[in-house]
Amino acid sequence: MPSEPTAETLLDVRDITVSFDGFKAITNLSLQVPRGSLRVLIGPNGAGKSTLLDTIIGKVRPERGEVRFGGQVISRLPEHRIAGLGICRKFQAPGVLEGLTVRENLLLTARRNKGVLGILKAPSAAEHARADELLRLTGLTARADIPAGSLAHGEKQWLEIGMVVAADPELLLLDEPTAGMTAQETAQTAALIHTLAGRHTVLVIDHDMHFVELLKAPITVLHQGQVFREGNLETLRADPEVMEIYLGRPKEAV
Ligand SMILES: Nc1ncnc2c1ncn2[C@@H]1O[C@H](COP(=O)(O)OP(=O)(O)OP(=O)(O)O)[C@@H](O)[C@H]1O
Repeated sequence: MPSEPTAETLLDVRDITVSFDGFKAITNLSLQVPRGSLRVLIGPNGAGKSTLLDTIIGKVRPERGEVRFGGQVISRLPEHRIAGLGICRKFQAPGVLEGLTVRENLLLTARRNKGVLGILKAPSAAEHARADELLRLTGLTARADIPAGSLAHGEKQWLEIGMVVAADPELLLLDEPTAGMTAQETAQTAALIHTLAGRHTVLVIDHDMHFVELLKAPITVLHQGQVFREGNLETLRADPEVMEIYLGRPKEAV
C-alpha cells in the first residue's frame, strides 16, 4: 500500500497499474517525490521507467490507481492540461531549431505561449534578461550568438534543458539526459541538474551509473513494473538482489 503523502509531496503516484493489450507494464506502483527534490529512477530494460513518465505526463492512462500533482488528481486530465499545470518532460521541448542562434531558441521557447503576434514582436528587455539567465544556467553564454546547429552534442542537450526550464515547470522529467555525452559533459550535466533542483522538482532516468553517482540523490529502482528498492547508491550497491536484477552481473561491474 502507498504510504501517506506529506504536505511536502509534489508528485504522488498511487498504486498505479498500466497495461498494453493485457500486458502489465506497471503493476501497483507507488512513488512519492517531495517538492524541490531530485530523484533518480533506474532499472533494467523494460522495467517500466518510460511508461511511468508517460503516465505522469498523461500520454498513457493507468487502468488502476491515480497520479496526484500538488494534491490534485491529474491522471484523468488530457496531456496539454497536465503540461499546463507545470510538468515538462525534456523530449517534449520543441527540438532545437538549428538555424536559429542559441539565444533565439531560448527567446522563442520562452515566448511560445504568447501566440503568433507575441512571437513576432521584438523581445522585451525582461525576455532578454530571462534568456541571459538561462544562458548562464546552462553554461552557454559564450555560445549565445552561434547557430544552435553548430553546438556540440552535450551543448545541444543543455540548450534543450534550458528550453524546458524556460517554461518554469514545477516538475521536470529528464529521460536519459546524458545519452551520448562525454564524461566531462556528463559531469557538467550533473552540476546543471543540481542547480535546477530546489526551484524545480526533478525526476531523472538514466542508465549511466557514473552520472547517477554524481547526482547524489535518492534512487528508486524499478523492476518488472514495480518499485523494487529505494535508497542511496551506496545502499543499493551493497544489495545483492539489486545487483542481480538491475545489473545481472557482479558488483565490481558497477
Ligand atoms: N506502447 C506499448 N505497447 C506494448 N508494450 C509496451 C508499450 N510501451 C512499453 N511496453 C512494454 O512495457 C514494458 C515496460 O517498458 P518501458 O519502455 O516503460 O521500460 P523502460 O524501463 O523504460 O525500459 P528501457 O530502459 O529499455 O527504456 C516493456 O516490456 C515494454 O516492451
